Amino acid sequence: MGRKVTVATCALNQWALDFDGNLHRILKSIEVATCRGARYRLGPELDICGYGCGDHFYESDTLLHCFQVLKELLESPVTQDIICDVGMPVMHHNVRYNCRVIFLNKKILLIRPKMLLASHGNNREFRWFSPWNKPRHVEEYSLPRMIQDVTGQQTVPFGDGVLSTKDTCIGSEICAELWNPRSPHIDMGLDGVEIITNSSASYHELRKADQRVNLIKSATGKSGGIYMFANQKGCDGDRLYYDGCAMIAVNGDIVAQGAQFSLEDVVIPVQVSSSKKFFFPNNSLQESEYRPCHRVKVDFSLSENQDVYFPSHEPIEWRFHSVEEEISLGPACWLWDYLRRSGQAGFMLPLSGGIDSSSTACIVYSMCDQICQAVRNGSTQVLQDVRCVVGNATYTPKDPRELCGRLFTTCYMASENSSQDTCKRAKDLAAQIGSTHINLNIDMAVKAILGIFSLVTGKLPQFRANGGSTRENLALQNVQARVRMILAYLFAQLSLWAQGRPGGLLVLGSANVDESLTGYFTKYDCSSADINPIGGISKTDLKHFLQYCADIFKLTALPSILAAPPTAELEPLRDGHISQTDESDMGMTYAELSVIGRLRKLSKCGPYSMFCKLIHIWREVCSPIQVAMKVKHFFRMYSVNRHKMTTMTPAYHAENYSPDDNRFDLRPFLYNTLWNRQFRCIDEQVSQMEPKNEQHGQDMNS
Ligand SMILES: Nc1ncnc2c1ncn2[C@@H]1O[C@H](COP(=O)(O)OP(=O)(O)OC[C@H]2O[C@@H]([n+]3cccc(C(=O)O)c3)[C@H](O)[C@@H]2O)[C@@H](O)[C@H]1O
Ligand SMILES: Nc1ncnc2c1ncn2[C@@H]1O[C@H](COP(=O)(O)OP(=O)(O)OP(=O)(O)O)[C@@H](O)[C@H]1O
Ligand SMILES: NC(=O)CC[C@H](N)C(=O)O
Repeated sequence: MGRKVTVATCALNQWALDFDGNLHRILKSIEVATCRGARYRLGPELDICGYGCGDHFYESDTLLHCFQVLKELLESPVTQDIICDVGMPVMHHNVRYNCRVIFLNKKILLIRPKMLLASHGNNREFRWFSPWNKPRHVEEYSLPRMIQDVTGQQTVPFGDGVLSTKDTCIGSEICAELWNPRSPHIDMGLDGVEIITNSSASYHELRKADQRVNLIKSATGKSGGIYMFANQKGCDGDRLYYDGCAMIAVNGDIVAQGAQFSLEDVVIPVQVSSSKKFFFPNNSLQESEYRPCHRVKVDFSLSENQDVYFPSHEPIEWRFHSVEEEISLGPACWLWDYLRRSGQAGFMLPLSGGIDSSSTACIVYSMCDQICQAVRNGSTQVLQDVRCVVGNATYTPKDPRELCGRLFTTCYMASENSSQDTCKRAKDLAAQIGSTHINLNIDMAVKAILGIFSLVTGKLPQFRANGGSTRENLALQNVQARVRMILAYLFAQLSLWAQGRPGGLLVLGSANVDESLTGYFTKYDCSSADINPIGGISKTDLKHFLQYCADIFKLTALPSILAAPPTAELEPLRDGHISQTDESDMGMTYAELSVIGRLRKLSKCGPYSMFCKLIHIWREVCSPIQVAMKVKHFFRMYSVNRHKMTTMTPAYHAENYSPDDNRFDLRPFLYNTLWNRQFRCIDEQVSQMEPKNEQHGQDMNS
């Protein structure tokens, strides 16, 4: 049995380039770790500057300010007698690396550059950093003078080394290195490294947490030892939400779990007093395979001489959130970070009474609920932030509905095509969540705009229902939709002014991932907002989410919103009822779109291979010719409308099949929409298959 070590990891709400704020959070985490008896504190990836600095990593100022913060950390009394592991970019021989800087008592022990960079999904590390390509190799790094003055060291070890303390051996792994088939922890484990640390900036995606937990369990499940995971948390200035989950695993079991979603800036859940166990001593290796790690000797212990009274931590079962909980918590935490950091006074939402805008409204309500809970649990920082946002230094939120009334304005904007049903649904939901609700009519503005058009051209367009062409019909829809956007921004700017209150509101959008994919929305209508919490979430998941909100928050307005067919209500009503539904307009169901969206992005399908896959997936409900029609229709719509993605509102990244242009889904926006060769291949395939197939049913709800 080995000695019991006490180590701490954390999740920090770092913010790109907020050097002072980041320093404050790092110091706080070290202080708490020390108070709990920890001798090693691990922080998230690039925690000094924040992970999401983007092209600011090119700037020499970023490196300079990182060293300034490092100097303050080294000098601080808080960092004494604990090994501190922080992250920052470091330039070595004129090459920029993403590094861990590990120090103890004013001496830098090791700078460990990242060896396997992240270039998947939203990650673009190769743009700013080079990987350290010299496994087991350590060089001398010359410290800048301001650091030499504090440490008295001229050079320090830089490279793929590990720390050898008096009682154990610690090695670093940096975020993506864990996700790589050649993870460094494998060789380190075989060489007797007992504690592996992982500093991460790992962002939230629905259903991703279990992947992370499995990787961490397996990292120590095979060779034994301790695995510490630190992560950034919160919105650090972009569409991503880093979702904490700081944890420690021992010998394949999780022994400590930190929150995945929380409004706290510093989450230090985890410390562990545990003895480690080894399954594979290095003498089980072939001599020729054995490549010892470069060990940096450290005259320090992570354990006490007398540890018999320290309890060992027992394995715990990881509690995963359901997808509905993830939607309720992740985007809500992101909105809160965005709101308090933007200096605005709240949110404004055009609420149509449909599923999408109601989902956005429920996420804001969930945010208010979390704020009240955090304040109830004694969070002084959340209390301070909420007082600042509402502009009242003595305010204490207790009831989410009451808080919602202060932070959140919703607005139903009726036109002559709106039904009483949607108006009532919006009103009921607003009343139940407590938002400040406005009901207005846009017909006056629509008529005025059309009046200008007809004055100039002498023509007045008509709806299809009144004999107009498709062009007229679309233009008349789009005018209504765009007028709503203009009014949303006007009310966001001035509705607090009209009430004699300070500040402005951020406009929230609610286009979902499926609509974005097909372009079934008007460019520059209410889909053009400041931010959108649901832009990365599919309609199918949103429906489940609303059902969850109905149950959890007892919002009785939601079942009727869920039961109504999604509609734009931009064409004239027939006998007071809707004449237009999204699914018939789009020519496919939301369920079909979810399948197609995954195939396009995740399975990397062009039209032909999508057809080849779908004839199997939908074989029970569609003939090959029907599949061909659906696939062609989708690609036509997608390519005609892809230009709309270039101006999409920044949305919370939630799905790995997000069509978010520029960042996540890099594709052209001017296509040849005929897809000649692609569709010809499909047609040839169909003609070979069709005679062999019987007629199939029309309905396709796979
Ligand atoms: N290749 C290209 N590159 C860059 N821009 C291009 C372009 N082609 C057209 N454009 C521009 O885009 C415009 C066309 O886009 P846009 O104005 O949006 O118009 P458009 O896509 O023609 O119509 C909007 C669509 O969204 C539907 N809609 C509207 C409102 C609400 C809802 C709902 O879901 O409730 C649905 C509506 O039924 C219709 O199918 C053109 O007038 C042109 O300005
Ligand atoms: N009558 C309305 N009042 C207020 N806002 C509206 C109204 N109609 C549409 N909007 C806004 O415009 C957005 C796009 O309108 P659209 O009709 O496409 O709705 P949608 O994307 O199907 O969403 P929803 O499910 O919320 O109706 C809505 O999400 C909503 O924010
Ligand atoms: N920062 C990184 O290296 C990210 C790596 C990994 N794909 C993750 O999301 O956790």
